[in-house]
Amino acid sequence: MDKIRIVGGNTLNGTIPISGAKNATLPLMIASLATAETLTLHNVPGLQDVVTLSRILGNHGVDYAVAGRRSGAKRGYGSTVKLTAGEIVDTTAPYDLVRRMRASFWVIGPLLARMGQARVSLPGGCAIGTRPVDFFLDALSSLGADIDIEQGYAVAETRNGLVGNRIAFPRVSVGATHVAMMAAALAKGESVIENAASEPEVVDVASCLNAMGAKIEGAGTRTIRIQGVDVLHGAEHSVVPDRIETGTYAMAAAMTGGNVTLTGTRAEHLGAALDTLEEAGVSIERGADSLTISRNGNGLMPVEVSTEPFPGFPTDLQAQLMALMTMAQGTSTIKETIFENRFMHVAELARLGASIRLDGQNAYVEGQPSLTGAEVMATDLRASVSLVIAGLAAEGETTVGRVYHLDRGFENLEEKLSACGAQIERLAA
Ligand SMILES: CC(=O)N[C@H]1[C@@H](OP(=O)(O)OP(=O)(O)OC[C@H]2O[C@@H](n3ccc(=O)[nH]c3=O)[C@H](O)[C@@H]2O)O[C@H](CO)[C@@H](O)[C@@H]1O
Ligand SMILES: C=C(OP(=O)(O)O)C(=O)O
Repeated sequence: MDKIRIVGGNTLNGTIPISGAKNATLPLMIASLATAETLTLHNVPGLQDVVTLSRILGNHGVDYAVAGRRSGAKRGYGSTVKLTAGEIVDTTAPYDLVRRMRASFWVIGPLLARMGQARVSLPGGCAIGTRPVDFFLDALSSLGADIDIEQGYAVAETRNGLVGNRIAFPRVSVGATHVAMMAAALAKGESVIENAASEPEVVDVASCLNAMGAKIEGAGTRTIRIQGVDVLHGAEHSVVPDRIETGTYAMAAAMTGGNVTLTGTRAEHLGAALDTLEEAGVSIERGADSLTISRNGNGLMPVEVSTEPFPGFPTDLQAQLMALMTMAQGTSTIKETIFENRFMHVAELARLGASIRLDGQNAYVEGQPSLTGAEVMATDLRASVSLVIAGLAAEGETTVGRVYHLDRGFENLEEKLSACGAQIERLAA
């Protein structure tokens, strides 16, 4: 298994181009199942999750073509993909494919809406929490689907198509909002989604569905109204920039000092994350489509943060913030409210010398003047990158194992960081 080797201590200086958002790309690719015509997506990131999903969609009959050349790409993916689900050949998403990536469960929405049936393996839990799918199933039932759980599969059917209805989520769920939007877009009549997720990725998917002929209003607020249409058609859409990648590199720059400009991104999508960095003493210059991060030799101040749905502080940046706060001048409190088990990075950060105490949903991070390199590994994507951030500032050498987690969600991580002066390389197994 590959590892990432970092020799810490260099400040980061330079420019990092931000890729398209993983968490928008995945539901956008899934939306291709809702039409027989071609959906063309631009600014698609070169990520393992994209490859995995292309295989899952291929199993349903989606023709997946990659066009264009990604600048500086080593791995040969183009950043434009064309997905054509001319004919759905299989409405089953089998366990062996779904278990590789949770978001693949979301195919249940467009498959059911277009084909009147879907049989999708339950995704099961994962390292960060149990992550049930009850909201998805309740939402599809509200739209008139019959749903059974049979031998680990959610089996959904409609005899006469889906019918619009009110869907009120008990708590905000990004995935359930995507699925409800896709299903309601092809239901008869009006649907209203209450307590909807307002994440920028939801807005991006709604705008793509609208370009495909859907009638969706209110995406980006807690109430989304959808007038169902009979069919959706092809469209061309550019994926929104990755706000989590942006926040991650902002924290890496803040951790090491120096001055880094993140290009092709949108400050307004960072929500509370930028406010938190400013509270910590980090300078942020907001450009039209860029952000410049610097610390000007200042020390890092401790912060008190709770993860929340957008526009609150994102859970997907919690591990990275924790890495940053390990070197703050005081004790930070970081509360994780979205997932019940998203603290696996704590024990690994401790291997680098961090002092963190856990108490239920709270982590108390006592800042240290320095960290020391060590061999570490993590069990999920954002936890892994938090170790990279810590390793960039730690004295000496850090190796991060299980690089496949990073490859799920960070395009050209080593290249982007080394272009700014980091000493980081991939060691092939
Ligand atoms: C591919 C993708 O976009 N993944 C993101 C998405 O995950 P995902 O969409 O899976 O996360 P959700 O927003 O659904 O999860 C929020 C909370 O709701 C709970 N829940 C969700 C559905 C359900 O049926 N029942 C239920 O109880 C979850 O267990 C969790 O505690 O949003 C998360 C929260 O911003 C991010 O961390 C993930 O990076
Ligand atoms: C948790 C994440 O992804 P997923 O929902 O695919 O597990 C993530 O992107 O941080």
